[in-house]
Amino acid sequence: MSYSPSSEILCHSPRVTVIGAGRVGSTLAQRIAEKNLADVVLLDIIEGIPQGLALDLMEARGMELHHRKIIGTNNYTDTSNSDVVVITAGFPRKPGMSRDDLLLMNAKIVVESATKAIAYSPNAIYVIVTNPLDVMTYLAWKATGLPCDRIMGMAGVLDSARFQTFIAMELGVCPSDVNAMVLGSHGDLMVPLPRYSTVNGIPITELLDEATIERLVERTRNGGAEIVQLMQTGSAFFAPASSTCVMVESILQNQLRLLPVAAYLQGEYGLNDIFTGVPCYLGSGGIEKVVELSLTDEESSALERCTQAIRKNIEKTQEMFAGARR
Ligand SMILES: NC(=O)C1=CN([C@@H]2O[C@H](COP(=O)(O)OP(=O)(O)OC[C@H]3O[C@@H](n4cnc5c(N)ncnc54)[C@H](O)[C@@H]3O)[C@@H](O)[C@H]2O)C=CC1
Ligand SMILES: O=C([O-])CC(=O)C(=O)O
Repeated sequence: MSYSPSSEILCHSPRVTVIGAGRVGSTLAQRIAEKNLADVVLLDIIEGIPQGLALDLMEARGMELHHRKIIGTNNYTDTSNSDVVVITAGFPRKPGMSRDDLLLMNAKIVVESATKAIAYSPNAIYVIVTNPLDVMTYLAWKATGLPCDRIMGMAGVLDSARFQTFIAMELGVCPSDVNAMVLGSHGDLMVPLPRYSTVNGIPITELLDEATIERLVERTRNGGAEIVQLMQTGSAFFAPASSTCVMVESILQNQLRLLPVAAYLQGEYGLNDIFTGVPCYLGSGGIEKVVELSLTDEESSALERCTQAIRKNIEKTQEMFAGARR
């Protein structure tokens, strides 16, 4: 079953498929359409949900002043020839759970979604959102056989946005004047970098004392869990959808924004055969370049600790690689 508008002005429009029409997926579809970036295909396994959400979003077009089509479907044929595919399908955590507790249940969903999507959109750029993020991105890469510059994970943009928010709240300044940088895995071991976080070019280390910075770093590391604990019914989705939309926009419009994303590393930062958060230029080819920041020994060790934890989780999913394309 699919809802597809029949009388539309014919014009070429980029197409983004969002797999998983839950809280993150549907909010992302809304952001993409209302920013007038692309047509959106919203896919879910539950019948009726993506169709209903798509129709609801279509009915807002006259008021939101955009002309993008939103199609809701349960069928991968409707996702054909997408420019970007975003995978948000999977379980969110509940209070008391870590993202890693989602590993085995979401691995199956992500591998299945990625395998089906690549058959219809072999030339797309893929952005993975499902948790635990760094492992899911690795599994999707394995399942699709994509070149590593065309697949990445979203987490660093969100973690950096949280750090940005807490810095701005502490200093009482405008968040858009704050640039924050968080590297590494999307979990407790993430590596916020105060030395590379600034207010209009001034490092926060010049503006805040060490104890305050450490408090903001800890709140950032705990940013997802803080919201899970408050909501009790699922995890954050407004800022995650905005963060994914920023990446999709940079890709579709070849903006070459420098953003922290989970990228495949081949020797950068001394790391190999792993996806984790590093600064990258995002453009129409996907990851156009991984940028290597100079890190202190302490920062490098923290990044290395992230990758050790990611590798352990990848090992736990090894049997799923049987029959994978790579
Ligand atoms: N990387 C990041 O920074 C973030 C990651 N997340 C993760 O994103 C995922 C989605 O979160 P929410 O949207 O809040 O969850 P949700 O429960 O609202 O939505 C998930 C959707 O996936 C669908 N789904 C399940 N299996 C599927 C399949 N095989 N094919 C297609 N659709 C399928 C479900 O029917 C549901 O509609 C979770 O794993 C969550 O942890 C959430 C926020 C930030
Ligand atoms: O906390 C979660 O489970 C969802 C997520 O990744 C985030 O909001 O950072």
